[in-house]
Amino acid sequence: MNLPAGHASAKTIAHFVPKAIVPTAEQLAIQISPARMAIVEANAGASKTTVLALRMAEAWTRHTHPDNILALTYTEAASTALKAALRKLGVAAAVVAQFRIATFEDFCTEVLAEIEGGAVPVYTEAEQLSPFIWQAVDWVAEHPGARWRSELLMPTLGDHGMTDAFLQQAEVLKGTMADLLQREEQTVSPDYAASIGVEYTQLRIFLAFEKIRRANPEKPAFRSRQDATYDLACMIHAGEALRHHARWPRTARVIVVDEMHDMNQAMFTVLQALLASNRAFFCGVGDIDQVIHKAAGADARFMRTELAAQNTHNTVFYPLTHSFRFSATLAGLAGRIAGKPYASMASHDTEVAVVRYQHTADCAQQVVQAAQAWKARPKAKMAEFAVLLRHAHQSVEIENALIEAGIPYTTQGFDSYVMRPEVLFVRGLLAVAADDLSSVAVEATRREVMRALMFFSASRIQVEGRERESQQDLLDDAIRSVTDNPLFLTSFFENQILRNAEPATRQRLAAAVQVARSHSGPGLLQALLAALQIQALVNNVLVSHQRRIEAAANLAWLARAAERFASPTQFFQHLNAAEQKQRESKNAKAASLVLASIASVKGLEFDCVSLPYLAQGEFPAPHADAQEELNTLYVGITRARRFLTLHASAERPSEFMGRIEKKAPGKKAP
Ligand SMILES: Nc1ncnc2c1ncn2[C@@H]1O[C@H](COP(=O)(O)OP(=O)(O)OP(=O)(O)O)[C@@H](O)[C@H]1O
Repeated sequence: MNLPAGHASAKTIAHFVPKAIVPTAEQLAIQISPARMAIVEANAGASKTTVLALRMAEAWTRHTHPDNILALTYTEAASTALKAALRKLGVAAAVVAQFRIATFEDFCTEVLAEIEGGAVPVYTEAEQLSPFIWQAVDWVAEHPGARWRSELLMPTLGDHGMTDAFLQQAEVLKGTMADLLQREEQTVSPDYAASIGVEYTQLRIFLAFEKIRRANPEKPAFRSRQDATYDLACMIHAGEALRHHARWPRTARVIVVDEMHDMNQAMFTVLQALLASNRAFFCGVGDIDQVIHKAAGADARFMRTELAAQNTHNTVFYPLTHSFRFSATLAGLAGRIAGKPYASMASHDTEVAVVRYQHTADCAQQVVQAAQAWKARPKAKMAEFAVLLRHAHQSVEIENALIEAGIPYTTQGFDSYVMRPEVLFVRGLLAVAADDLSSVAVEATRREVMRALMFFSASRIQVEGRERESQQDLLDDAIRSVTDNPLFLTSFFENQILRNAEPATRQRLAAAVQVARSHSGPGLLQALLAALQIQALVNNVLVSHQRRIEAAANLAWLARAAERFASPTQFFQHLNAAEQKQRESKNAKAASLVLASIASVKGLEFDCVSLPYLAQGEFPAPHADAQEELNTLYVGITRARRFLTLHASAERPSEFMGRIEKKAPGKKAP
């Protein structure tokens, strides 16, 4: 293809002239590319999302109706980033709203809702899915089959680890569609299971689970994460015609995909069907070093080879050589982390600073100071300051420090720590001890506190004369009466939760409330958690191994936060006030800084980024996939435009520090 050599000559061809940026020759080549299939693989910040926006705006300027321009992403954040890029280029908000921009999952959900005549319940928590998994286990146990009965390694009831293993396996099987693509006429045997990389029993349970989920072929009983994409991909694979469904595009002229590095077989199947039923120009962009969803079957081959192999149109690969987001200092660091060349054309400077902290509380204070320094800058927007965390539990100390300093914040990728189930449970116990649920000001939170008390106590509600009613209905009723009259909490706790809990749990709960009533001085939460024998309690109700680790970490960090309070009542009031502050911040988003998980901001950018807790055991996360941890670090640091501060433990620095500090960055934080 003949690319316009200079920027001026290309400008004459392009119909859309953006505001805010002057496209380079590389960008213009993509904006006006005549190629039916275009792929761009480039570094973070090298304007991949921007060129997709340019391509969409170009088509719109050439009179393609926005409804016929379809953009698909893997995450919600990427959809947000694409809309922001379109706005930045000068496309009016009203037009942006008309483009069809969605995650693959949302797009597929919408198409399926039309086919199935309504929405399907979505269960994302292991606790919600667990009963169906055990139903599947029972089914396999009752139908072991004659030939490979001895090969079955059936889990025993209560083996919570098996639920995790199952969900991980199911995610891979659905993302890769391995069974569907490879089984054909084969029998499900141990050899076959091994050939697709699954243990035989696991495969049998998976197939039974799917039968339960899809007992009604017209409409599944429920869906979990990414199931809409999988279900639609299965329909496409089975040859079902989607053309006559109104929500399935038939007149799309432009189809673009952001984050193509995260594409798996199910998404690719949907994409191929879209390309087959539309005479559209396609452009996909990605960066292999940003893959943090390998567990869902993400595979770079779809972007690199598969698309070209499966389509008759010539696929043109375009370069985007330079980062515009940050200058050479940060580009150098990103290049070291990802082990690849990294050039920059940013017209602004980016300062990178590494600061050491002694204790985690110092780290939180450093973040507060950085936020205050940012706030003091003329015209600084607080929403442009992001604190990016590897784990949600790390927010406990930072949230408290921000509240104390009077700095509003919003959270992204996780709830504020005061709203996490295990913290709501502690708040419930403190409310019972103080006989004061009314201090929890928001009614919705009172309800959540009640649910958490019931959930962690694994108790039941018994009401004379209402034995036939479901636990759900009885709980809803109880919640209603207690939220209306918070003084009923203590009697509800004593007469229902305590009375109907298992004897061992009852003793622990009673002991914990006693601690909360009588404790004074430091060590409150440790004493309360010890009385609860919290690990056993958590293990009893939380099915997911990952959730148990998270709950333990949240409570450990909460215990540290509780140290500053002289009495349980003060601590209880602090948690309630923290929630109140959080709500006020949410209503003043523009004035609030962003406290987010790294995973939730993939595709977004901020003027100023702080990355706290670079410490052993925190980041990289122990037992996690080493490459994905490195990719997560890469995603985190490449969100910054002008300032990046890395906060590293002085005593136990993260294993990443060697790579980060190969060349001393030198400059100071703002
Ligand atoms: N020609 C240009 N001149 C100046 N700034 C530009 C130019 N092109 C893009 N930018 C800016 O560079 C920044 C990064 O662009 P963009 O978000 O599109 O990168 P990306 O490759 O999609 O990043 P990521 O990999 O993190 O998703 C944005 O602020 C964008 O507006």
